[in-house]
Amino acid sequence: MIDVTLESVSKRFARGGDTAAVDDVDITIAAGEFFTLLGPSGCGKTTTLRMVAGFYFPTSGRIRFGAEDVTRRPPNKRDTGMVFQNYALFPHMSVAQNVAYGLKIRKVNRAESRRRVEEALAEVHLGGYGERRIDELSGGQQQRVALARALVIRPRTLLLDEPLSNLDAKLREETRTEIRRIQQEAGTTAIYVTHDQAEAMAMSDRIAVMQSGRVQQIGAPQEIYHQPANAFVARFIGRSNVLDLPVVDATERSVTVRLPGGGEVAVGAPAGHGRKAGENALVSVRPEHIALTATTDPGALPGRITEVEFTGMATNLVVDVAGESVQVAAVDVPAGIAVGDQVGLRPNRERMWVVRP
Ligand SMILES: Nc1ncnc2c1ncn2[C@@H]1O[C@H](COP(=O)(O)OP(=O)(O)OP(=O)(O)O)[C@@H](O)[C@H]1O
Repeated sequence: MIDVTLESVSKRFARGGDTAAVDDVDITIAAGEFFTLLGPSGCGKTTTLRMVAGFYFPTSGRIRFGAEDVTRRPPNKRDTGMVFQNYALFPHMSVAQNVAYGLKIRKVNRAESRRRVEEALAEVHLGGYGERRIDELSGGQQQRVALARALVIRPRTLLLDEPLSNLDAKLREETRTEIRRIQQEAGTTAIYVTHDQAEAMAMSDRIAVMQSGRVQQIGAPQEIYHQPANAFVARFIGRSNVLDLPVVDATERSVTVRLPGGGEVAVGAPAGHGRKAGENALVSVRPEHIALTATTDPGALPGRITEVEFTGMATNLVVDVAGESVQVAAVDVPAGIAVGDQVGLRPNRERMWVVRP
């Protein structure tokens, strides 16, 4: 178990033009933590992970495992276990031979190797599968073999790059719970790459949200969900309304804004938000934090429904409020609700949050 530190890490590729794939990234991952790099395609998360693994060296900056500087150390000298999207198993070898591979390279004796392979297979719930061929296994089972192969060497860090991408939706959910359980039991520091925000939320102790090579926010899932740092994070994590509203008054940790259709509300803001009366502020509020009421409700914002979509768990509505399209997700809606209906909206002020542009 070891902490991993990235200090001002940047990566420019020779054929990458002027833009850095990873741009001045600072991250400290605690020993035993499950840490996720999350962001849209091309944001630099795989490049960041590959620098931790040693497949790429940074153009500038430092990477440390504990106190050791590993910035320019080759991958096989870092003690990391890797799990990839495509499993990267050896198809002509048995399950046990695949798992034993790293031990063979490390010249672990045969009896010890057999014992550790059995232990690793039991840990991923594949006890008794040692003699099977890889192509006799399902995708989910293959991914668990890959996990056992990574863990059997008792790595200091476990690095996972979109390991669930090739699995169907239900298996993804089962396997993500498994990976989390196995990581906790092994106590290994894990760095996980995904573009799937639900997966990141469900698995991680902390998440770094990345865009265009830069870290936009680092925090626990709840923090990133309820207090997004900027409009990008608010929209990328779940769905969010980001409303541009006039500021009436502001203090250190709160901004009072005028709502579309009337009314003023004081909402939470990060320290150093810098908003002042007379300017505008961006305010994030999630669709599930807006309640649907009647137009006769005195404190409610009056609006007109422009879209209705039933998804089973909730009904997603788009409501026009004084020219702003507001998304609402309601668990329970009146029967027969339809486009054109007049409704009242009550955003939960406790859940509104000022974000940076
Ligand atoms: N070997 C390379 N040579 C040149 N450019 C590269 C190389 N690898 C990645 N890039 C560029 O660096 C940027 C970041 O890529 P990276 O693969 O890290 O993103 P990502 O967030 O992991 O995306 P994805 O989810 O699609 O894998 C992209 O603009 C990509 O085109």
